Amino acid sequence: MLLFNWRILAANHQKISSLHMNNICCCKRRTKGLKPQTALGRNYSSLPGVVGNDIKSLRSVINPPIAKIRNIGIMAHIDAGKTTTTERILYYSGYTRSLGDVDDGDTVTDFMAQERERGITIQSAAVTCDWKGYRVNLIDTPGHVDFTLEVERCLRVLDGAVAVFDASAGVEAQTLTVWRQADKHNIPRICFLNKMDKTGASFNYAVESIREKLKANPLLLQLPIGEAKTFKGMVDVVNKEKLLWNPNSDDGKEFERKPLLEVSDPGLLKETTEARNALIEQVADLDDEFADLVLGEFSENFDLLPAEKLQAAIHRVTVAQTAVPVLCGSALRNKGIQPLLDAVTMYLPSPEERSYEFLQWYEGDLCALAFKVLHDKHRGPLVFMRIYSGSLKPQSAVHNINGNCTERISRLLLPFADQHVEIPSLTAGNIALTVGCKHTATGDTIVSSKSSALAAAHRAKQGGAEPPRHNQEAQRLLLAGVEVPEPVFFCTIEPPSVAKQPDLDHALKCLQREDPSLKVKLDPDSGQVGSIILNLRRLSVKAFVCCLITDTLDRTLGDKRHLVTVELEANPVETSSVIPTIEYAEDVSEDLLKVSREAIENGIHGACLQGPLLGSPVQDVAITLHSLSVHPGTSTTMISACVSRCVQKALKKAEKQVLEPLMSLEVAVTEDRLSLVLADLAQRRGNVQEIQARHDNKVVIGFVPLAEMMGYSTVLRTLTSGSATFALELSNYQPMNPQDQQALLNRRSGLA
Ligand SMILES: Nc1nc2c(ncn2[C@@H]2O[C@H](COP(=O)(O)OP(=O)(O)OP(=O)(O)O)[C@@H](O)[C@H]2O)c(=O)[nH]1
Repeated sequence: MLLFNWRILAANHQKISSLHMNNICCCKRRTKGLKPQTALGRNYSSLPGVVGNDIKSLRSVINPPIAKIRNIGIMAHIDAGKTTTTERILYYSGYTRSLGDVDDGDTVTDFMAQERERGITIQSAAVTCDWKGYRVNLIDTPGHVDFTLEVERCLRVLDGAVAVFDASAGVEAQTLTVWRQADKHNIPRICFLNKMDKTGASFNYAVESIREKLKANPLLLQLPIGEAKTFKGMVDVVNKEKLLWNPNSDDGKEFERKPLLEVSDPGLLKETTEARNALIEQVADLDDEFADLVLGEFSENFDLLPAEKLQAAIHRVTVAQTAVPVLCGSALRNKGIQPLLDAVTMYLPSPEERSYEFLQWYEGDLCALAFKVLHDKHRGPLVFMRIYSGSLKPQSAVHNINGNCTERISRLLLPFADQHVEIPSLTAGNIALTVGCKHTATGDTIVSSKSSALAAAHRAKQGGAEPPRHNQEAQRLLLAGVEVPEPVFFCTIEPPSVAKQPDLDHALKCLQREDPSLKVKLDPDSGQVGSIILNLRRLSVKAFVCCLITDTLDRTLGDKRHLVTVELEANPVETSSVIPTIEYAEDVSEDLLKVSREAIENGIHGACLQGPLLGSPVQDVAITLHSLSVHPGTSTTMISACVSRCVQKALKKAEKQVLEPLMSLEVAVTEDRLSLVLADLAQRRGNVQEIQARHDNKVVIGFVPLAEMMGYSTVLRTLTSGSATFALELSNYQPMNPQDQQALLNRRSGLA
């Protein structure tokens, strides 16, 4: 089945006692001037620093001091080079023996078959590597516009991020979205201006766009030596050194770091000294401790200021998010990755530098967040967890607060993309991959036991934490949830035969655990076994005229009579929400409400979720219950059914209008293809607001109904020979015009 094929992961677990791992997948490769490699794909080296099979000796490697952990995400616009950068990081840190190439489809992080085919990063793979004594957990976040929720989910567990830019394009549409998400989660960032070798690459343009579009404060820690074809390396502004890569080196492992000298590089030295002085002033403006130092001891001569003092101050302002260090390079040409890794360990924070209020409530007990669930055909669900406090061990029971259930972790693994190393324990600050959790879904909070959760809840209460929603103690302890946007697409799927129904149910369950944005419900009208609606599209119905309706349900089941009479009214309200406002008239008896309020509200919610037009949810509606009489012995199900039917009648009578999702759209396109893009948008009922000039490109900004955007990426690729990019975001719901609405209703009823 298609859904299963998506998620089949050949996760290959390896006990730590045998440290050489071979990927079983066979990849077709062109070597592109890089080192030739074996036909059996990637070889993985053993964990650096680990000798022999003694698990005890591995503990220091597996659980490094928390100050030496960096949980880092790589975020960017599509095609900026995240995967290539990640591959280089893994190669230089010794975890892969050859360089993967996205163009050949054999990278470590793009490990799903579909990603390999499409050449884009869909699912974030968490990858662990070490760099100069630091443990770097890399999360490769997808940059494609369709997967923004996936990006947000990963951002939550990061302590820092590297934003990768295409230096020829500067800040692109999707970078803005991801940058805003990183702001929301307070994630300190470093900018890496990639593709400095590409025609049109411009360091200054890219820095300016960071300043202007992201409203960020860039700290230029490097200056490029050459640009586009002449790009050779960069200057380290902090240390006043030049970094040059050997043009004959295959893999960029070797490069020269030389101090800039007056005799050999007078021009570059002058430029670098000016850049360093400007950097010192910029940092001093943001950091009082550094300002005191600079104004005191070093005010006469900034050259005497030690690099370590400047680096420490850059670390502080980066962590405080008052500035972002900027570095440059070319991942594809193997230049600039090692200094980027140095900057990650030097400037981005360790887990203990991040402040998480909830940590105090656990007092060192386990608290972890399940941030990703994958389904392995053989081993069942694999859950990626970020450990915030305490430790995880295999063969242990844990408690899932969201699911209110106990889970058993059978195995604990360190994730190396599709290769996983089994380990005996993992402590706070780390990212673990667990096997055995059967109910945990993405976004769940995991603690050691129910009593530990209650003890933490008690401490939180004493500490005066925010009162929980729904008045449940456990709610206090949930780590920040992913904000799941309202579904905007519907699709109905059915199994090819009744025999396949259990497979389909299982696949949908798995997908829902992986992706909370996927809503699944059974279509009650179809009557077929398991016709299922993937509730991804919403068309809302607006009630304009208030309607008062009375309804009676009188049914005898067995020897029991169920009799309900209800009178209610539907009115329009401006809430922009599909959750109906519910009010009760004063005449409705309090005693009756006490026992039947839940049944009444279930009936109202049910009716509003399946509106009278197209079965779509109803937005902006208030229901007022005027009277209710219930015959003794009537079941609550009958009360719900009667209320639901009455609401449906009221909505049927009301004047209605179909609302459709309106998307805000940004398309970056070269000038010669602009008219093609505009003509196409006009056919899609697009409303262009403005056309901006951005470097050599034009950027079209406007709105377009979602219904018109099916297959847009393919059409845009064809129209522009793949040179254009676009970003699409839900803006709001707008009323359809009467002709379009009628055409839609006719289509749905089979009249057209
Ligand atoms: N010229 C040049 N091309 C690069 C560089 N880095 C990556 N590329 C190319 O840019 C394209 C996209 O690279 P990826 O690494 O897949 O980019 P990505 O950001 O992971 O893309 P998504 O997975 O789609 O989000 C590929 O064709 C790379 O070969 C670079 O430094 N210079």
